[in-house]
Amino acid sequence: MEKIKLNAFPTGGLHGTINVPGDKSISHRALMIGAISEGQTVINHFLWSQDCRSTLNALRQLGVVIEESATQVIVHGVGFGGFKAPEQPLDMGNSGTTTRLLMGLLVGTNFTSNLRGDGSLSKRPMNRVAVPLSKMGAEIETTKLGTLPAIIKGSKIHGIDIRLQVASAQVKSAVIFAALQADNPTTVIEKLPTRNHTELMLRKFGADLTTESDQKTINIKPSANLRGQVVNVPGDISSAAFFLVAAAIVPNSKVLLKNVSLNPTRTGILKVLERMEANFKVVYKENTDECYGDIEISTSNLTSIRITENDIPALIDELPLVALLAACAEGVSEIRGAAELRVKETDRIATVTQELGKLGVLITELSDGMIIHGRKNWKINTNELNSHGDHRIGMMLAVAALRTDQELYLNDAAAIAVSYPSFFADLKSLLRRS
Ligand SMILES: O=C(O)C1=C[C@@H](OP(=O)(O)O)[C@@H](O)[C@H](O)C1
Ligand SMILES: C=C(OP(=O)(O)O)C(=O)O
Repeated sequence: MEKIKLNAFPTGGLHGTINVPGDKSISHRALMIGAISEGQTVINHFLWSQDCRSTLNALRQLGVVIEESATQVIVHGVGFGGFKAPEQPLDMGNSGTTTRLLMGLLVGTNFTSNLRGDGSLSKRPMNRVAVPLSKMGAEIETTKLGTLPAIIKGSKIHGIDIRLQVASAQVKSAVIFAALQADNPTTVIEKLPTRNHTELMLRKFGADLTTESDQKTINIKPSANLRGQVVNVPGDISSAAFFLVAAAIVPNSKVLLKNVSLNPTRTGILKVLERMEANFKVVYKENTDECYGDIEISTSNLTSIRITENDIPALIDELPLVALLAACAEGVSEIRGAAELRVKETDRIATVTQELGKLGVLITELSDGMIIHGRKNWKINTNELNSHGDHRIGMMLAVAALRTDQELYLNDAAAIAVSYPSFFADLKSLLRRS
């Protein structure tokens, strides 16, 4: 329960350049897809964070040899059918992505796996994956509540046509991973298009997978012969977003964020910043796999915004930050259609409302979102904030603290290492006192 003092208002603003750490979603997928391929997969700019460590350790327990250095990871693929039965339960830590994607890989093995997670992960819904996978012949046993721990008994997987009930890239990816091991083709239809890193990467590794023009329908043929590749992981826009917002809301700021993923299924935060009239520009770089580029942003006079269900998947992890932007904007903003926030590391509607409320932000909780009243100055009624063990809430609060001149502390700050271990060092490098 580490408690730290947060940086208050930097009188000279935020200035400088950040080379944003690797994308978490892409790092997880590069490990897993590398593992089920033949030959070596070299991952450059891998994200060394607790969540990605959970995936790496689980794959090692399944018999995959993975070499690591500060800048590179090399996965020695074992191909489909190459996993070994783990001797101990697989520890998913805090990571929903590790759990749900790995379920899709494990359902087609010839052994039984046990999955467990930390206190937060053990409250999160796993039926959303277990139910569609069961329709494909998978044998998954969760608790009565549909949560971890889970037992997965490897079985024969059948291809099916399936319409998903939740807009979730994790559920879609699990079904795609199972479909690769099936005896006939699968078609997945999403509720709304979600991040497509799994599809892009699988195609690169040689899978027979097509996405239809609606961006929601994916056809997957069983593909046992994936080949290892070099994966260059771009910077994570979900991590860059903390500095995008910090520079927009702190006076006298100008920040350059380098090599950030600009995959259109992830850039909802940029659309929000544009709609709120923020000052920023994006320079796209040449690429062959995932889009990426640089973003320069400076202090902005923000207008209010209305976010609806269709906006959500492309900025799901940035919604706590959108609430903060709204708290600094002119007028009343609304976030709706975001009930998925309730099943993240914390109930992010409740934790955002509670913590921004402590800073004097006028914010009302809705069943599926929030109403936020923008204000120039907040009336702070505490000096202790709490991440509630949720990395994104912790970082959002550290950015919010920059708008105040009071001494504020963050409880449970260690959670930030789940996705961004060097967050405070990077933030500190930008702060200027005049
Ligand atoms: O597929 C992924 O890598 C992720 C998908 C999202 O979850 P859902 O698919 O459950 O919305 C996101 O919140 C999570 O941080 C990472
Ligand atoms: C929800 C998140 O991750 P996961 O679902 O992988 O735990 C996140 O990183 O905000």
